[in-house]
Amino acid sequence: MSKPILQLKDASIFQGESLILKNINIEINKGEFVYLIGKTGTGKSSFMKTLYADLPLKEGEGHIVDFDLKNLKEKDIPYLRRKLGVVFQDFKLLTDRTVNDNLLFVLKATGWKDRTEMDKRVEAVLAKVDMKTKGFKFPHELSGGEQQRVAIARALLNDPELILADEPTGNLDPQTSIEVMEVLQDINKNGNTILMATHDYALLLKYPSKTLKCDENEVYEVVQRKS
Ligand SMILES: Nc1ncnc2c1ncn2[C@@H]1O[C@H](COP(=O)(O)OP(=O)(O)OP(=O)(O)O)[C@@H](O)[C@H]1O
Repeated sequence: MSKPILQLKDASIFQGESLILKNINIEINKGEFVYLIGKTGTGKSSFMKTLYADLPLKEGEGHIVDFDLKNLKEKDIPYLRRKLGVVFQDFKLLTDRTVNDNLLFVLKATGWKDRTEMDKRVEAVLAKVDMKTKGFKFPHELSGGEQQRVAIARALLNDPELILADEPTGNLDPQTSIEVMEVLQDINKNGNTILMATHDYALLLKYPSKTLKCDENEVYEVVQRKS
């Protein structure tokens, strides 16, 4: 079997001196769609931040897309993030430029040089999220759901080995949440591995999948009962 894309062993996560999660032992394999659930304040965002190295892993072992989180050097962080696609609740698009320019900005920042290749890549990722005709628009000219699609397209630019989505539907109404979820499901069916933090139980019921839960300072896999 191939190596897991993410593996944490006896890991603990801290915010400053406060212990947020302890004894984490989990694995995510290529092609999986995994939810991370838990009440507000139980540590979902702290967990995600540790994975994209916004928080250091101080205790235990962590391996993600071939990087060792425990021994990660500051200079390695951009290379780790290139192998991850990160999607946030508040989209985080640059408001002063168009969708196309948002995506080109990321490609340039990650070392792409050939303009024709860059334009092709932008078109390809926008097509994946059904936004091919909206590249000329500014973020404020798009609905929340459309902005999140662009953010997902941005996450796909460098063909990431793992997509980390932290409450990607948190700012969206129920119908738009389902539409964005459909996009994530399609991307997963095409081979991308996804870890998605959410507290939207309606989505879990509609799209059941492997689920990790943060509760009382621990993270464990929960088994969904078939109703
Ligand atoms: N920058 C920070 N400094 C200190 N403590 C923090 C920081 N960020 C979060 N915390 C604390 O860490 C704990 C977990 O927060 P976290 O944001 O990871 O939870 P969450 O499950 O993602 O919550 P939510 O669903 O509300 O986003 C909380 O007690 C929070 O107060």
